[in-house]
Amino acid sequence: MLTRLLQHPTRRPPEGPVVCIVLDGVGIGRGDFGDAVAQARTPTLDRLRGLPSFTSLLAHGTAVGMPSDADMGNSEVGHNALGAGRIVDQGAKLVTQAIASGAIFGPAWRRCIDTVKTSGEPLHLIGLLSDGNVHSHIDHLIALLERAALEGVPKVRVHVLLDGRDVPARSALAYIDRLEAVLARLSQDGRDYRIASGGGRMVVTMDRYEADWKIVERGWDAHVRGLGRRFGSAREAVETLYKETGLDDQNLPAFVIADALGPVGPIRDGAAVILFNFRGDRALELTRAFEEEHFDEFPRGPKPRVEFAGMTQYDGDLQLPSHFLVAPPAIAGTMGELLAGAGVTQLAISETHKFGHVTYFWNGNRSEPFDPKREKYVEVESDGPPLEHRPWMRAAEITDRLIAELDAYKPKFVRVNYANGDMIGHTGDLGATILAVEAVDLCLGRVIEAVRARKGITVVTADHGNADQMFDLRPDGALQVRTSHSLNRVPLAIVDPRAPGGGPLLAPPPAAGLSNVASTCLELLGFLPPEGYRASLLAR
Ligand SMILES: O=C(O)[C@H](O)COP(=O)(O)O
Ligand SMILES: [Mn+2]
Ligand SMILES: [Mn+2]
Repeated sequence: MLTRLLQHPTRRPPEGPVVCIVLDGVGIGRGDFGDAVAQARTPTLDRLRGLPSFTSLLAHGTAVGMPSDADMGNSEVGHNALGAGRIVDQGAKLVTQAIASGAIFGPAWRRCIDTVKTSGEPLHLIGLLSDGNVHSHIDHLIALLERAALEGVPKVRVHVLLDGRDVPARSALAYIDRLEAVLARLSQDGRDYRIASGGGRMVVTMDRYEADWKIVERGWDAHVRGLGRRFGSAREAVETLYKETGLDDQNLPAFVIADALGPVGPIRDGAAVILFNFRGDRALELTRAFEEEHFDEFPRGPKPRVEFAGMTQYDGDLQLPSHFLVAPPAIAGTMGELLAGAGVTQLAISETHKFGHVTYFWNGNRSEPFDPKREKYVEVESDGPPLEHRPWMRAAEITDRLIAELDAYKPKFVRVNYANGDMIGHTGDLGATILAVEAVDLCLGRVIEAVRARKGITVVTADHGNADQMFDLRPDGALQVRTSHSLNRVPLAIVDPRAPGGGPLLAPPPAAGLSNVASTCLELLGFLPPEGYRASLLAR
């Protein structure tokens, strides 16, 4: 693996910057009524489709390091592939492999087991309960439960975050039933394994990029302190909350499971806690709440002294958490690192919801710049929920700032993420998602024009689909709102006013995907595609 970029013998970089625009969640759908991208009025995207430099890229499954081609893409694996220029085995795959080999039950697992065997306190497992395979997988949870039983752990408490965002909007009860059956089977020979608390992932525990610490506080109160509305079972909680609130899984309020003696699973001194999510963005804040001695993001109450482990290490720079079950994907030599080494100035910009995507995920799950003197990271503060009431989100402000920075900071390489197609797509609201795509298209046109005026090149792509498929066809023929990502390909277009036809000719290798974008950008910047990187999309 090269650690230094080499000049390309023939490619001349533009006078201005190369700007890579990620339209989060804007894939290429079937063009039907549930395809919000096709339904939207998108003069800019329409123009891009006519360029010689337009193609489509794979953004899901094995093309982005997921276990199989039945797996959707997501922001983590998509931005990892974009930034690393290679296909890296991702958390979903690494954890499954570590379970098969037994490597997952290494030193961090031992510490947890030894802790609870000594103290008599429960082993607590916290995480997203689904088979979405974006942040977690229920099979991983069950493997941990089976092993705990095998090792004679007497008490386990599971704290379940309800999904409905990477899986159907109201699917929580199916996962709860499956988990309860496992817990009942394992609760024999004196063992006592139960669900202790939970809530919808968008309002309980799984905040990211410090958008709203209240979300984590609600989780802390329910999981750790046993504070919150009490129910006899998770099924009863979900059924009642469906009826009372009309909300779907991702937004259901927190709940605590209690019996005649009170909450069944507050987390106390001497316990062990495993956060079984493998993806870091929405796991880091809870990790900090458990690990940091000095902490003032919310009042924790007395912090229990526990043995804490993550499914993996979520941040390689911050080394969070300090103990983890599975080694994270090793992603070195990302294009950001190589450009920093070559002294090329870089700007990364997005709004809060996607800020870490163009910094942390782009850099291989590292939060810090490689060279702060030549990298500028700009976060535009996001609006609060409900986002479907503001589908334009902060696209205009991001665009204003980006254009201002082209003149003020004068970066040679820019990466920007527009969150709208994805964040509004996840709400399942078709009308709002059409508006979201239109807002992005408007801003896309502004950026392309600003870059053209500064003699630069724009590369437009997306990290995975979402807005392009707003419905699923159920087996009974009925339509069901789809809140999760799609498995569709994503667009790739390059606008280079120097090229006849407005963009360079492409020669995409077979099965071209997101991992081919880094070499493409580097080549446009006048560098050779680095050794080990996947090929550039440009024709010779
Ligand atoms: O975390 C989320 O919001 C979803 O699980 C996946 O969306 P993202 O991968 O686009 O962030
Ligand atoms: Mn995304
Ligand atoms: Mn998403």
